[in-house]
Amino acid sequence: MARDNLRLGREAASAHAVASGRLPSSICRECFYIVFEDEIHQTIVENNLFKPGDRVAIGASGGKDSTVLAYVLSELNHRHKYCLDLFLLSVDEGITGYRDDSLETVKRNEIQYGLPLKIISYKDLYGWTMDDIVKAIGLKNNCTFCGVFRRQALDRGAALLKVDKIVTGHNADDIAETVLLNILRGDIARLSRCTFITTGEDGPIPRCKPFKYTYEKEILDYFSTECIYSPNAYRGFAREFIKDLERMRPRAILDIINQVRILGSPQQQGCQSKEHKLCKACVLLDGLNRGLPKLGVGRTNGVAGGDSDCEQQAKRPERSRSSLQGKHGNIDF
Ligand SMILES: Nc1ncnc2c1ncn2[C@@H]1O[C@H](COP(=O)(O)OP(=O)(O)OP(=O)(O)O)[C@@H](O)[C@H]1O
Repeated sequence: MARDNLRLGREAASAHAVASGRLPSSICRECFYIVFEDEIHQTIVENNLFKPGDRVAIGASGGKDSTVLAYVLSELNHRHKYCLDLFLLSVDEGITGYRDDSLETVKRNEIQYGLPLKIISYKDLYGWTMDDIVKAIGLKNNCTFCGVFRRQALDRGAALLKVDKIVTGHNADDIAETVLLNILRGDIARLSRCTFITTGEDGPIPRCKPFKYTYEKEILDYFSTECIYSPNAYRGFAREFIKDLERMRPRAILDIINQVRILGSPQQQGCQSKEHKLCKACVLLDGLNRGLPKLGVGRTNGVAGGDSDCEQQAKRPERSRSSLQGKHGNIDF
């Protein structure tokens, strides 16, 4: 089937799903699965996401997107002989009643899909759980800590697994939301890179998003798991707006992504602690440990941008020590 037909099929399915909440009668469930999996395969092939022998960590949150990603990727790996070594990598942020539940899903996926699972926790890495952080900072800015720490935790978990790539379940709706957020925030550097299917190629472990062109509606096997600490996250407004646009014109989501043209090469800033520039995770952790949890929330001058690890990161031996060591809604990878 030609790619255009696949896309037409998807859009008909998506439009109908939006209107009725069900698959259209013109496409049966079996065909929808085939179309869906073929689309992901084509995205992987056309964008050269992997090469044979790659070790790949699937960022597994236990949510619908990463669960579907783990399943589809392990299926395609067998079917099309990608020759990948796949792993599930989960970050336990320490959110009682949310992440502990979703980690149970990941543990089931480990058995169902036969993929080795590595769980890495904020408590072990930073000495703080998100429950502790929310007690210290309140609900308003906690997503900043969660997003920055999670990004770094995924990198550190991936380094322990010695993988070549991290894949995440970010879908087209997520990316369109991020585009709008970056426009609203006037963040040109992030705007120019947030639609890349692969990021961090100049860093130690690149990340890619095989669901870049996949609408959230298409990701069938889903769970209802909003993070309990992010009900007011700014991203929620962009999400609602995108849902309104989608109701009027399903393709609006992909159009938003495609509108972004590179506005100059983004500066990939890493943590340059030798030059006294610290990564965002280190600045946030320092603030927590010094009893100044709001330090580093918002834009920070002299901060290396949170895109990479800081050499000084290490587990904090005691909370009172004043030394430098070491979004939810969604993380902008
Ligand atoms: N705690 C986590 N551990 C590992 N990977 C994560 C974690 N949280 C998010 N990710 C990765 O980032 C992607 C996008 O994050 P997002 O916050 O949208 O996830 P989610 O809504 O919790 O779950 P999902 O996207 O899987 O439905 C996820 O699909 C997953 O690949």
